[in-house]
Amino acid sequence: MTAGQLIEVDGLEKVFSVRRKAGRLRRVRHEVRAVDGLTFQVPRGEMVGYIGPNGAGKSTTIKMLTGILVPSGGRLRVAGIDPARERTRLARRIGVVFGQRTTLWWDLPLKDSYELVRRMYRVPDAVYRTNLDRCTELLDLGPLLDVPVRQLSLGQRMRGDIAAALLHDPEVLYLDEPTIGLDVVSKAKVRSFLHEVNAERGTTVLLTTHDLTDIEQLCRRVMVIDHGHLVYDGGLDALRAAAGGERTLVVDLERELPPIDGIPGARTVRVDGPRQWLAFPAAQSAAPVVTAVAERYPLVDLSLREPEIEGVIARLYRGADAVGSEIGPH
Ligand SMILES: Nc1ncnc2c1ncn2[C@@H]1O[C@H](COP(=O)(O)OP(=O)(O)OP(=O)(O)O)[C@@H](O)[C@H]1O
Repeated sequence: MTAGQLIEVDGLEKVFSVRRKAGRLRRVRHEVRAVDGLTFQVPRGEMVGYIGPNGAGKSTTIKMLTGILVPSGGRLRVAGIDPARERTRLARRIGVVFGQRTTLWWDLPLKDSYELVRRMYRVPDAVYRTNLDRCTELLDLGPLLDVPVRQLSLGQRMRGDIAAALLHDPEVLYLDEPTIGLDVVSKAKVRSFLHEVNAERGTTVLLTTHDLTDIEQLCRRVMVIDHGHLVYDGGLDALRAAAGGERTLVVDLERELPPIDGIPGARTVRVDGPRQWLAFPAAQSAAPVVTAVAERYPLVDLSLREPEIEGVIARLYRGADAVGSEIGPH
């Protein structure tokens, strides 16, 4: 294993063979390349966003990382372990949360589920106590420990699931849509907890989500997958820039004036009374634009608007090939 890399994926492939109807009786075999030559590394302690459109191959990747699915090709190591070969040994070192399913026992009180997890992973008493106390405190689980899982709300159950995945002190945590369907308060609670776990324990986190606020608030690095391969791997700011996003400088002038003109690299896109909006490439610094406007116009106030990450991602998906060739791997 390369020093410091906890997850190593090299040319990973997963091909499903499916039978499709072709006419009334005939069925033909058809190959789906769910993951197609995927290469990336995640160093210990990093929290990485793993995003992509529906059917891009995210869940298939996570299933291979946990050893549930066997790759069709390529190389894969998690903490130096080949997941498909040593699934049980790996299970002690990873935690998994699938937002759409629970790993808790439906009819048992939450604390009994935790007790089962403790025995299953043979978690030493002291470790179990510390982790349970910490999770109970940070995720507000105290009043819920005696409640059967089936009586919990979605947000409560999700918090319960996240705690269950952490009781055995995993080095890696895979989260597949951990905030799906949660209300704003529950989302905030889950996010701040994940931030805390990553910062305090150095747990490596791979986070799959459709909620880009999760990524914006938690991950400095984001990997975008489409049609089974990476189309982007890097920071959020660079993603905005690479996808051709624009930033907007909103300026308030002393009075109503014709559209601001002649500012290098910027163009006026909107005028509303004394307020004007100037768009310029996201990759470019705002400073020269601000200076040029301030030198020539009676400026009262200004603010900067970042491009919405949703728009950036949508553009990236549409032009995946073009952008992918511009950006090298992380
Ligand atoms: N067991 C399977 N048999 C056949 N095809 C499969 C199987 N599992 C996944 N696929 C196909 O592989 C592709 C990738 O699916 P995957 O579930 O990994 O995508 P995803 O990125 O997780 O999507 P979503 O965001 O919708 O969860 C899809 O075309 C899917 O239909």
